[in-house]
Amino acid sequence: MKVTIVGAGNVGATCADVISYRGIASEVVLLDIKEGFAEGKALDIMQCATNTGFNTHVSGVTNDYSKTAGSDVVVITSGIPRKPGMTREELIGINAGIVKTVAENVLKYSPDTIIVMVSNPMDTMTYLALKSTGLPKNRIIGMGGALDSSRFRTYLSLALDKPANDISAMVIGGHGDTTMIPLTRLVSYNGIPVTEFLSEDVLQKVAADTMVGGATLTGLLGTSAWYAPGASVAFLVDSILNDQKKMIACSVYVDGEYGQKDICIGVPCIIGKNGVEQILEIHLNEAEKTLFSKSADAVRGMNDALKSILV
Ligand SMILES: NC(=O)C1=CN([C@@H]2O[C@H](COP(=O)(O)OP(=O)(O)OC[C@H]3O[C@@H](n4cnc5c(N)ncnc54)[C@H](O)[C@@H]3O)[C@@H](O)[C@H]2O)C=CC1
Ligand SMILES: O=C([O-])CC(=O)C(=O)O
Repeated sequence: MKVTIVGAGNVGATCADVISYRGIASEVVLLDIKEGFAEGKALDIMQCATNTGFNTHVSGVTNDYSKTAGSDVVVITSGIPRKPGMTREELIGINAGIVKTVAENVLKYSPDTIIVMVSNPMDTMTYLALKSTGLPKNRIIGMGGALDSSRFRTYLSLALDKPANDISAMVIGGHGDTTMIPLTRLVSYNGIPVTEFLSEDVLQKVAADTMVGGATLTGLLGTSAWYAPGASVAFLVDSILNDQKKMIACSVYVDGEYGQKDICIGVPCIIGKNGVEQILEIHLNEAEKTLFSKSADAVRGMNDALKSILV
């Protein structure tokens, strides 16, 4: 199985690294516009093979899409990351043009591929790729919920002082500081409602920390995060390539689900070899429905901004 990652920067290279050492794909191609950059990252990752014991072939190319031909999955991480104090939404002006061109180039050589969108503002970039390429909606998946849910589980694990893997929790809605919705009502610790162990105040603090999880890291690092984002993309790619049919919150095109139409937004999905195989419509209470509808309005507002950017 072949995976191309466009953008060999922090997130792209980390994703290539995790895909390789976990043996998720047999071939990974990194592509970047910076001369020699992807080649260097690929060689560095390949030189881990004997010490970490993997056989994935990793190569790098400078803007040569012919080398990406026949990719089963293409991950798009090209574009600029935010700096401290910025929102993801502020990246739209530069990233929209990059993402549109990249998605079109990718499809020239891999017409049957599934695209995983990472570049921010991710929900809008997913929508843009869908509209500009005309790909069927099951083949464009925005990665955000896997990461946000992982952050949610990390903060829950710290509050509970229990392993994150024993905690089940999910974040839906937009992938933005104010648009994501950590579903505190549904959190469980090994099947036991977490309200048995945590007060509502603590749960609300965990939810608030989760929502600004990316901004917190950007403040600490000076640029946005990459280890958890790269691992989250690899987790999603694994479910596609190995047809795992995992339930993962992803930004996908909704056509009536959750009362919304014509946007890409985070909802629980079954992810397998066909990409988005099912959107699960879980019951939301009135408060959650209100939050989802506000989140959808904000995402729709960003999509509208594309019209003036891409004239
Ligand atoms: N959806 C999510 O959960 C997450 C999204 N992100 C987003 O992912 C993007 C990448 O972040 P980082 O890897 O940290 O940035 P980075 O700056 O380390 O890497 C971006 C790379 O894209 C390359 N690039 C720019 N234009 C290109 C083009 N036209 N073709 C090919 N390559 C091109 C750059 O040369 C650079 O190497 C940002 O937009 C960031 O906001 C980051 C983390 C999580
Ligand atoms: O925070 C950012 O800008 C990058 C991102 O989407 C994340 O780490 O969640």
